[in-house]
Amino acid sequence: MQTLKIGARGSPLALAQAHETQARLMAAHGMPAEAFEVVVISTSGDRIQDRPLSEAGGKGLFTKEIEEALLAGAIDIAVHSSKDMPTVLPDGLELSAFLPREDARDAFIGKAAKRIVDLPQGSKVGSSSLRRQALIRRMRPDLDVVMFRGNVQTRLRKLEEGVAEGTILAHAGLRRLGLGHVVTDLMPLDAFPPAPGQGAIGIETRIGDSAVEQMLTAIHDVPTGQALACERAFLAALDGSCRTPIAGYATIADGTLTFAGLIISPDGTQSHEVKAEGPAQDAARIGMDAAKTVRAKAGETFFDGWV
Ligand SMILES: NCc1[nH]cc(CCC(=O)O)c1CC(=O)O
Repeated sequence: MQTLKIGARGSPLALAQAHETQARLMAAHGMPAEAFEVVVISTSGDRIQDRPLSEAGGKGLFTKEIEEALLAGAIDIAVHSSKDMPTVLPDGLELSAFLPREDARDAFIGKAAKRIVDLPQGSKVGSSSLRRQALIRRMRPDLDVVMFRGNVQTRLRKLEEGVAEGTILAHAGLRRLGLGHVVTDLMPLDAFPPAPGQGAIGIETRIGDSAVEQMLTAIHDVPTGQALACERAFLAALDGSCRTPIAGYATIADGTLTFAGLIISPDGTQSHEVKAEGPAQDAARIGMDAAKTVRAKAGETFFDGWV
């Protein structure tokens, strides 16, 4: 039998996600480790370290080279952090499975205090995510938000070096790296809503590759897929670019989907929230409607103002 080639970036988090996917496929199908090969693909997002990704070209930077490998047949599936996936995929590709979601919350790692609310006036907090920067400013306008780029380990090292008094990272990523113990506080979902897709591993495939699709059915998590359909529809309808901070989080219980979305100005002074609920099968429609609602609340000038 030919090996199934699993493509992923080379960062420790991307590799952990590729290996989690491999382990789930092995367990679901009783296959040996040798039936898989993890293929590491370097992306422009990994190479650009000197400027914010929003300036360098945004989300697609972490996916372009991997998608090219998938289309060329060099890999059979691509494992991604759903949060990093653009809402529009290249022709011929689709996100066909999602693994059970990790904790979607952001985590605070504090040096001067365990909680962001207890940091001394004017403390430096490192983040390069526009959403996190805006939410930090909304919560604590006095704090000095400083750029923090690089992978999770690099950011933690910067914290140790004293570049900032605290930073915010996805709890999911830290847990998948076995670094859950560095977290000093978890950010509440209402005051600090996560990015659409945060905490969910998404698997991209070639449309019509039925053998691969069939294999993935066994590891696909239906509620995570529904939550992601809603969050990604919300993001897509708002033209979610890196320049307009957007948060959105859906949960499923007993077939009912509950969604909360937020758009916020980069300086954190203006934000608009939306809450929605409905049958989980209507996930994408709920997300799209929520986007219309929040767009109407904010007014079109809100979107023009910050770009
Ligand atoms: N943009 C980097 C990125 N993409 C996904 C995650 C975390 C894992 C996840 O959300 O699934 C991270 C790091 C972070 O935000 O702390």
